[in-house]
Amino acid sequence: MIHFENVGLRYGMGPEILRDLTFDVPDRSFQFLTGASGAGKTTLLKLLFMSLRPTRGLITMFDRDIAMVPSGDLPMLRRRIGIVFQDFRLLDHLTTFENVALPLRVRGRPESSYRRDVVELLEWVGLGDRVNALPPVLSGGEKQRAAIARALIDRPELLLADEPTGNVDPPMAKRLLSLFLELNRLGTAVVIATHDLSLMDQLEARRMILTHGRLEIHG
Ligand SMILES: Nc1ncnc2c1ncn2[C@@H]1O[C@H](COP(=O)(O)OP(=O)(O)OP(=O)(O)O)[C@@H](O)[C@H]1O
Repeated sequence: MIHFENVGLRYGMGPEILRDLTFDVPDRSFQFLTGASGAGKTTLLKLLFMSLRPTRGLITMFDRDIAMVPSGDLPMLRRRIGIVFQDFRLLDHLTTFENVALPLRVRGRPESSYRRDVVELLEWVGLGDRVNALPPVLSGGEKQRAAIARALIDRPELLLADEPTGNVDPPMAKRLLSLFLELNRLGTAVVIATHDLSLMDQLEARRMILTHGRLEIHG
């Protein structure tokens, strides 16, 4: 599904943040992406979301060499990806329900066809009573769960999540992890960036470890 070959990334004239990254993210796989703060996890997720271009190397996403993809085609490819940003990126003028339903609305689906699914997912992530709230009145943990629900609702082929349990307590983190696993069981490849060891210790999954810009893979 995804292939990186000798990929390097630097911001402007700065040092190379990621170096010689060669790896695959297979279809339907589940992996954690970890490494110290500043190691480059978010940067790697941005490469995977095609919001950054590598400074060298080859990236293939969904069988397309992304260097050859015109920028006008990127939104269409990105629709195959669900992403949870570290800063959530909810739209403040839309309710929690409307934020989560957005990927479905963009596809032109009528609300009657997804209303129940959205409400059920919101209930599952503990936001059953926040359906009509606007993001500015949500807590950090509530925003995070809304962002997760939005990333999952359309059952993407690939899910990218940046510290998705950073703002919730351990029981909720466990619940969210089980949600990611369920999505994976249904066929989504999942990449979770985290430095939460207790989260990673909850299951035997592939670990992609970034150290000084280089990647090591275990499992
Ligand atoms: N837009 C940018 N311009 C210049 N340097 C950047 C930019 N974004 C990130 N960096 C630098 O790239 C390095 C990797 O940052 P990145 O955010 O990818 O790390 P991270 O592993 O996600 O960190 P954290 O766990 O703290 O979120 C850091 O040294 C950071 O300062």
